[in-house]
Amino acid sequence: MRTAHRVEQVRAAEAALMRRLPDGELMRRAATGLAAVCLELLSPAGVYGAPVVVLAGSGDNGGDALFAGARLAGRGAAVTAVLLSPRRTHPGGLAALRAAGGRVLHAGPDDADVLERVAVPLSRARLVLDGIVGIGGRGGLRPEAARLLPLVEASGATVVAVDLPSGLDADTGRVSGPVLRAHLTVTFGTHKPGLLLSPGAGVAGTVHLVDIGLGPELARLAGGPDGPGGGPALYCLQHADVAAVLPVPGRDTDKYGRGVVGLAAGSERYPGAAVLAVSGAVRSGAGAVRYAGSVADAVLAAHPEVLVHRGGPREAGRVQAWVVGPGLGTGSAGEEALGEVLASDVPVLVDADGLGLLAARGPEPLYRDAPTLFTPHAGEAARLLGVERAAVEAEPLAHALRLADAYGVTVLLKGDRTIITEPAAPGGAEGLGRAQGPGGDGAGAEAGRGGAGDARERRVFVNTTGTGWLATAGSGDVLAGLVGGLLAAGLPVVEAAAVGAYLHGLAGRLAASGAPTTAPDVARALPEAWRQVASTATG
Ligand SMILES: NC(=O)C1=CN([C@@H]2O[C@H](COP(=O)(O)OP(=O)(O)OC[C@H]3O[C@@H](n4cnc5c(N)ncnc54)[C@H](O)[C@@H]3O)[C@@H](O)[C@H]2O)[C@@H](O)CC1
Ligand SMILES: Nc1ncnc2c1ncn2[C@@H]1O[C@H](COP(=O)(O)OP(=O)(O)O)[C@@H](O)[C@H]1O
Ligand SMILES: [K+]
Repeated sequence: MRTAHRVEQVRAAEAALMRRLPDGELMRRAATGLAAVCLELLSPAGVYGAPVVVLAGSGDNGGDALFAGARLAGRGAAVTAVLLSPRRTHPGGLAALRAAGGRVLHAGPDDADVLERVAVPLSRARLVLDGIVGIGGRGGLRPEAARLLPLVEASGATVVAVDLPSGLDADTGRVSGPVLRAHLTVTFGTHKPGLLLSPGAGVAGTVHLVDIGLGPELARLAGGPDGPGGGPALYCLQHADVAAVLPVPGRDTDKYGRGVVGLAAGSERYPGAAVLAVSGAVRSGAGAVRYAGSVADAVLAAHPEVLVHRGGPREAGRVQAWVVGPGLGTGSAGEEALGEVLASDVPVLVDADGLGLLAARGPEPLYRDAPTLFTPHAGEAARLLGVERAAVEAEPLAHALRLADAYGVTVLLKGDRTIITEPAAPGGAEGLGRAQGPGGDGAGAEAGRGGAGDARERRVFVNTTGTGWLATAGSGDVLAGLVGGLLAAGLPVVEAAAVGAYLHGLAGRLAASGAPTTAPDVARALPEAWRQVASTATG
């Protein structure tokens, strides 16, 4: 499991660790890891004489970059440091760089002809280290740093962000002004949420984590009564985590024991959505799929194994979870089907037109005893919250949390980095918190009145397996069926959502393999995605 922590958690862990270590030890570890990555990047074309530019701001982020630059200079690279606040540069880092033979240019707000001076080293650079600002940054980059961005971009150099791309908000991934786009980010101690979430992930490039010994401190803080506390701000599943929870039938399992998932989907106008949702459900690990609705013939033609009912969900027979919404239509038939499904006592996944129908009613908690999961894309989330789509895209995590609180549901917010979040725990930070588990939807609605946006006591997952090729019509329907089937198979709601997003993203990659793909192909690739994941558990 990869995890990410908020800045206040990182600071508290660093402070605790620093009390036990010699002065400067943490920065030494960070700079050593950073320099090792840079040397690897430079090695193929040779380190000796390689032109490198270090952009150094006024804080410890600049210190990391300067110490790493000193190591590169010590290996023969031609390093130029560009100081954005010459009077406030990290003294130890600057001294080390000078001692190793690095060149220094001043580029502060009061320095004249800065652009002319830095233009030549930047145009020659093979590697640029961005040590302008790290977790101490606020807002987009300041003008004295922002004016260098066009030169860096024009240089064609590989840009390595130190800890995080300068100008990116570490906690949210928000980009609120100029930001230096990186090919690679070398981050220290733990991932920062902004590196994994959109839109930040899009400017961070590949993220490389350097272990500086923070792990045990972060774990101690998570369990302790003082400081920012709480577990990781974000969890990011890996193959082994998914393999550990995939439902596997035992010797005595029958099809009903594996779970039956019901789908209330499709309409004369959108029969394909029902077929696609079913195509995900039949490959989800559930033992059987029931379909209730008006396009049973289309479903049967594509999937003869499905149990169909040509009426409403209430009369369709027993299921362990319902999916409602894909292609359902927003007329009275859709409204009725949604009402029947929500009145059931099993977990319910609401997607597409089901969400449209709920958005029309406005935000209000869904008081259900069983868990409810919403699977909106940004546009649907915006309608459910009554905000602009752009606002959701700029800060998806905050909006996923708001949505979970406003409706008292678990949320899977689709996008290039899909977010899954539980509703707030009852009583906010002091409440039962994560131990509450995924079943507390109704209680979450209570907490939502107080603590919107407080992610401390609930698990939030981000999925990184996707690919832009998944942005193809109907791929969301496949996901809905898949996650519904995982719910029916007995996975807790937040796990079903996170595991479903993981397999769906991987299937998207396998189906696309670098070329356009279709929703049916994504569904067909699900078994291979499952096999690849499962093989990590069996060796
Ligand atoms: N605290 C620690 O123990 C460690 C910190 N490390 C490094 O230290 C960094 C944090 O250092 P600091 O707390 O000094 O903070 P930063 O170096 O991230 O930034 C603070 C400085 O940047 C300036 N600044 C803030 N916003 C800006 C903006 N929008 N545009 C331009 N300049 C801006 C501020 O005036 C301030 O002087 C981490 O990101 C990491 O790189 C690592 O060395 C590991 C150990
Ligand atoms: N740029 C992207 N990178 C990765 N995944 C994406 C991207 N864009 C969309 N997706 C994924 O594709 C799916 C699209 O779902 P959705 O928007 O509901 O489409 P539809 O309504 O056509 O089924 C979601 O799983 C989403 O996370
Ligand atoms: K940086």
